[in-house]
Amino acid sequence: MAHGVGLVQVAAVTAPAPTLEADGLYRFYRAGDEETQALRGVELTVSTGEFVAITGPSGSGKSTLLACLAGLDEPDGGTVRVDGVRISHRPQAERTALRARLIGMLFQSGNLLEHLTVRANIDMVQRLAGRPDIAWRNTLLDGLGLTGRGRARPAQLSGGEAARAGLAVALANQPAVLLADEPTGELDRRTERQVLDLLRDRAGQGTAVVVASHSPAVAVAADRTIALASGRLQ
Ligand SMILES: Nc1ncnc2c1ncn2[C@@H]1O[C@H](COP(=O)(O)OP(=O)(O)OP(=O)(O)O)[C@@H](O)[C@H]1O
Repeated sequence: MAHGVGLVQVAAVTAPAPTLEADGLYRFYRAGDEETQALRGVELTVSTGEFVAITGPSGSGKSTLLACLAGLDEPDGGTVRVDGVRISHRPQAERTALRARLIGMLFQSGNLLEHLTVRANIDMVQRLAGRPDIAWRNTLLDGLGLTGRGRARPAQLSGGEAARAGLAVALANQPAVLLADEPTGELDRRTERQVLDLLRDRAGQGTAVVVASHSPAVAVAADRTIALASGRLQ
């Protein structure tokens, strides 16, 4: 009996829990007689601490997949779970609340509200998540080399600072899952390297990181790369 319990404990330690699970995702767009099958039965499991890159040609479904994983969009079929909680097939308000609590989103641009300081951008995300945490905000600013830039507005930041501030906002709610869509598309090589190091570091701290990108550097930085073509995993 005691031996059995021990085995269960060992299994729990050696097999990381799936933080993000997409089961049989379908998404169709219809316009008149035209139908685009953007996702066709995508299965994806990402474990705690894993960094997964999603590659694929333009139009292969990367952004649609990320939007469904984030609960920004509803799949026509299939289920998305984050930390064991189903986020798909719920009213939009519930999806928004779950996203605020469980998920960080990082885009190529647009992560920062222009009229708010960097600090206020972070505070707003924390408030939406119901987790105000000044200590974590300061840890993020320090860790991302933004000490002293917290009172700046986005227009006052350099490109690299803005990229790091966008990441600070994406991590403000200490998300179980970080989803990024072409986060380094507009960055120079050095800043891209910096952002990828930070994403790797985040995965090392236990976040499941999923990045859709055309950049070979993202695939190199990831633990695992999956390729989409015409809405299917290859
Ligand atoms: N809102 C929409 N209405 C109709 N069709 C759409 C919509 N959004 C995406 N599509 C179509 O769905 C398919 C997948 O698009 P998606 O944006 O997910 O691809 P992607 O791999 O992210 O492309 P890119 O690398 O160019 O950003 C494409 O054929 C696209 O034209």
